[in-house]
Amino acid sequence: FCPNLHRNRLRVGTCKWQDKPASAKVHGYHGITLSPIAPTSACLHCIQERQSLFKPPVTVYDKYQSLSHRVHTYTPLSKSQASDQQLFHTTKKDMDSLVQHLHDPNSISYISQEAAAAIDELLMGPLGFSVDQLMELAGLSVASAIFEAYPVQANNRVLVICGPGNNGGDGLVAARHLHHFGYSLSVCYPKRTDKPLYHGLVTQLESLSIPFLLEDELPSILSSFDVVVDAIFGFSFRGQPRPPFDALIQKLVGLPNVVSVDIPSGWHVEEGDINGIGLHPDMLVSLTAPKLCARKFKGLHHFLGGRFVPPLIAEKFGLKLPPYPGTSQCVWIGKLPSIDVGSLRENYVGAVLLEEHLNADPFSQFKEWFEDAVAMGLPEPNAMTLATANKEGHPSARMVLLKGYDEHGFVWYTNYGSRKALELASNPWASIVFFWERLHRQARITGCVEKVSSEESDEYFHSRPRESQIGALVSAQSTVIAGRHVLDQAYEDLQSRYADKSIIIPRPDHWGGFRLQPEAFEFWQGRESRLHDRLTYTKEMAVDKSNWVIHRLAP
Ligand SMILES: NC(=O)C1=CN([C@@H]2O[C@H](COP(=O)(O)OP(=O)(O)OC[C@H]3O[C@@H](n4cnc5c(N)ncnc54)[C@H](OP(=O)(O)O)[C@@H]3O)[C@@H](O)[C@H]2O)[C@@H](O)CC1
Ligand SMILES: [K+]
Repeated sequence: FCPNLHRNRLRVGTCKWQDKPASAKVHGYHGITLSPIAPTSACLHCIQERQSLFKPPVTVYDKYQSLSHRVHTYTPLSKSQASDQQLFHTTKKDMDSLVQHLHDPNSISYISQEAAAAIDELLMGPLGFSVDQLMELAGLSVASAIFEAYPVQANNRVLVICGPGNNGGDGLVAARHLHHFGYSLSVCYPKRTDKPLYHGLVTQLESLSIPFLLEDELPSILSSFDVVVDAIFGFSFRGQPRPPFDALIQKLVGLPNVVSVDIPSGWHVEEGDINGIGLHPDMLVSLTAPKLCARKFKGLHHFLGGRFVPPLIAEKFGLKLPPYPGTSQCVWIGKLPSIDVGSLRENYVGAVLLEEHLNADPFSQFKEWFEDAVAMGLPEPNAMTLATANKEGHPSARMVLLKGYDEHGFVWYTNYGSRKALELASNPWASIVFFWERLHRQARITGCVEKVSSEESDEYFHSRPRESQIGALVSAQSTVIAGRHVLDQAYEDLQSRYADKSIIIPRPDHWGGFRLQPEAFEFWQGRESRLHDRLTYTKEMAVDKSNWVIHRLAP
């Protein structure tokens, strides 16, 4: 489950390697633990699809490789999916440590104001760093963390408020990176620092046509921003905020989606919001190591950034910090959220389905949508729910894979002794549903089902991998068996019987295809405020029964 709380659809199923159901938990943005360790292909697909949310790298332990020190990712199911993989190698030690930190935030060090200043001095003295170098990395961390927590499509307008010191400098750098990440930026920088580094940062932003707003303009327009970055004060802040920042900070109190850089501005660096009327941001990006006040942070997202701490500093200050996964510039160190299933909801925005967009022929319409799903690289676009019912009308549903479609119908293959096949034998009516989640689309098709010809089944059976052919022979689908060993033994026996690859494995009589011949289609396009587009094709009411009639249904 993702801290965003609305992206919870992690599919789980039966573990491929162990005879137990697989459960999957997503911890924050960075850690995904799958239990047992080897996930199903369904889990993998889902994770793969959600990578943009989970901050690459997504590392999945492979049962066979987790014993070695270096673990790695999974093999995607198709080459086209492989091309957009962003998977990195992470050591098992790092991954375990990351997961431990997510379970126990107290295992991370929180540092005092004095330690923060001392680390700063060490870095920029004997350790050879320059301030602009560290600021660049800090600002990049902030921008990366915002990109994860507030995706650019839904949170485009960002305001960065910069203070007079280096915290403000981090804000200027973050603004530049956020601009390049696709956000629309505005900056407010009321008390500019007269140093070449800051002049340079301002010039860079001006050259990107990023507007600089006056602090007097802010109050009336603050609510027009999706995200407001508080880069006013960092670890050198002392006392009470002086003008103009005192009023400015008060304007941010209660505003949604405030992201504080290093410290919520106005907070005591060690004690937090001592007056009780201060800023309570939704997100905090601690830099180098969280300051003591970060223990009081209650917002949704806590990230650590500033990936430059050399071991010498970590040892000298006894810092316990989580590892950064892969090439990441930030790491999520928030507390695991509790999950309120009732609050999980997706807002469907984007496409529109109007009558004039539809093909007159529903098969062509299906083809168009199916090709969109393939072009989007959706995992298993051909996965569909198949609902059948027995002759008493008791329903059952399961996922199956579409293996062909044309104007004659929709084809899948299965065991003719399975529950669905037995139900279809007594009641040939069935319904199939495709859910292409990223497109916010569903296609529902209802009709009568019949078996495909044995020639068609033969042809498909022999196109399958040899292992799957043997699997079809082994499994008396939907019957009760004494244990996994029954299948393993039968599989082994058949493997040796067909070890000679020149022997053609005969298709068993109990295995073959079904074709659903549609009587009705519904194309569903998710829309805002649950006012979805639903357009149906039916034949019953057509004067000429060969024509399809289109109706719009209320959502
Ligand atoms: N190695 C690291 O850790 C790295 C640290 N980095 C970043 O640097 C930050 C620390 O920067 P910093 O030292 O420049 O101090 P910062 O907090 O920005 O503010 C100082 C300014 O605020 C002012 N000011 C103070 N109190 C005030 C008040 N009550 N009311 C009004 N003004 C007040 C003060 O003015 P003064 O009091 O001196 O007149 C001065 O102008 C750190 O948090 C992190 O973000 C990264 O860039 C890279 C790596
Ligand atoms: K700040």
